[in-house]
Amino acid sequence: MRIGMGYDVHKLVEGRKLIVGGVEIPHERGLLGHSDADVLIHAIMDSILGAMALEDIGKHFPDTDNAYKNISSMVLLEKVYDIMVNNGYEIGNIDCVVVAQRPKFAPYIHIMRENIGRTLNTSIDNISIKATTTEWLGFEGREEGMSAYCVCILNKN
Ligand SMILES: Nc1ccn([C@@H]2O[C@H](COP(=O)(O)O)[C@@H](O)[C@H]2O)c(=O)n1
Ligand SMILES: C[C@@]1(CO)OP(=O)(O)OP(=O)(O)OC[C@H]1O
Repeated sequence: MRIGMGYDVHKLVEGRKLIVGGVEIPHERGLLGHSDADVLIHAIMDSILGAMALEDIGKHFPDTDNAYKNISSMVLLEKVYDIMVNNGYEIGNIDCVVVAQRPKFAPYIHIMRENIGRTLNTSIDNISIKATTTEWLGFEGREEGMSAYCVCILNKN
């Protein structure tokens, strides 16, 4: 059994879609990045790679590579899943927190868990996603950006 953690931050800007957990969420601004900037999926991928001591998504999918420009982070998650399987692991469980003052993510959490569970070939019961505000404190509270944390357990097949 191996444990991994992931953390990511993206800036909120006008003129971008807000995509979190593979779901497009109606909002007046979106997250900025080379990819679709899905901060939650990025934290999940880094936790899985971290559990295997295989560095991070910046190493596997460099933001200098045009192949990843505006790519869906769910496509990158499929690639991380393949790396995990090729190294002989399966998901034990994943537990995440997305930090955002607005909008409310609660209505979208179930579909996020379904999407992620399907992509990682594991039960929705193994995928936990929570959301929190920071009570208007810090960069998330000022709505300058969003962050996400993830821990995962991987089991050897
Ligand atoms: N972006 C967010 C933030 C929070 N929630 C949900 O609201 C509840 C209250 O949040 P607090 O930060 O005030 O504790 C929390 O339990 C979350 O489920 C949300 O949906 N989206
Ligand atoms: C995902 C990648 C690759 O498109 O780009 P970004 O969307 O900028 O995200 P970041 O969290 O900086 O992680 C690594 C990148 O290489």
